[in-house]
Amino acid sequence: MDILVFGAGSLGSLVGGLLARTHDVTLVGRDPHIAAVRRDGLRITGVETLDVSPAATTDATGASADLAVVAVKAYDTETAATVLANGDYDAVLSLQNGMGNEDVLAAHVDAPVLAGTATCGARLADPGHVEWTGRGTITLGPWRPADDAEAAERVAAAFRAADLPTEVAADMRRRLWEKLAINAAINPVTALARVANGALAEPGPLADLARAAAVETATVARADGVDLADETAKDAVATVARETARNRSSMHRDVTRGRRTEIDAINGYVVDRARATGASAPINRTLAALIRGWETGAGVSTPEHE
Ligand SMILES: NC(=O)c1ccc[n+]([C@@H]2O[C@H](COP(=O)([O-])OP(=O)(O)OC[C@H]3O[C@@H](n4cnc5c(N)ncnc54)[C@H](O)[C@@H]3O)[C@@H](O)[C@H]2O)c1
Ligand SMILES: CC(C)(CO)[C@@H](O)C(=O)[O-]
Repeated sequence: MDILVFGAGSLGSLVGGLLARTHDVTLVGRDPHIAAVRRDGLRITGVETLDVSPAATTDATGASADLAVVAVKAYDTETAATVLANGDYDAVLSLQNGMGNEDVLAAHVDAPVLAGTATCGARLADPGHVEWTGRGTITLGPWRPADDAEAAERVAAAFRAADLPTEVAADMRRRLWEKLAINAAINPVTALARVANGALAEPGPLADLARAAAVETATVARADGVDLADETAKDAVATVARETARNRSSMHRDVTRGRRTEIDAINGYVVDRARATGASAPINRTLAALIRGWETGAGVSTPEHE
């Protein structure tokens, strides 16, 4: 399969690099990472060590491929969608966190849109070098009822052929809301309290706050027509906090590095859907206001490397 990975940062470089073992992959990103991949190839270390040589470019205008995988941060999805709209793809798959990405892609591209979640961990360590920090799996499926279920099966088969454990799911909207409940609870609370995820697995005020944010997110999901039970959201947060106890969340890492966060696509999205459906979301609104207030005051950046 011809695969273009739009957003060759941490996750995009890992997934693109692993797919490059079997498929024709083009990474789309920024220098100095892209220049290093073109010059020396891509090195993956951590869970496994491998060297691959995908094609790499900083400009995907007018490109074509069987599949475009979108792995930019949520605040860059609109730009990615605009570039992809000028190309030719049989399917477009988002592997991003947060909500709203698939709708932005669907509004721009003329191809089936697939939603996906990735539980693997990746960190761009240096130009040309990505660290694979957690093995993980990919779950993907059609986003809208009109989106082609066969496209999801084809993409999953291609991912499995490259040894990426991948499942197809028919209920991606519910799964993305469940992931959203996890991120809406863990990300801002750990970022604001500057604690590792495991702090939310211990009884105390931070665990109470995270649980309340997850339950509120589940309430908004139901108001939005998605069947997500309070217990499911609460249990998912407790499980992820326990299983990733030593990790710092992506939002915690972003704030400690002075980087823009994905707050708009996480708690901000919950607040928007609450407003649209007449539900109330005071906890998500407060968490979003605190992180957005920090972003404004901190003059955040979006640099390529730590
Ligand atoms: N890193 C992980 O382990 C991980 C795991 C699961 C999900 N995610 C999600 O995946 C998404 C990406 O996260 P990440 O950690 O890889 O972020 P990242 O910042 O490391 O990577 C994004 C990359 O996209 C590039 N980019 C953005 N706009 C571009 C453009 N117009 N042209 C070319 N390149 C462009 C940036 O330069 C950057 O290198 C996020 O939604 C994140 O929440 C990440
Ligand atoms: C699951 C998660 C909260 C674990 O740190 C991750 O999605 C993150 O950090 O954004």
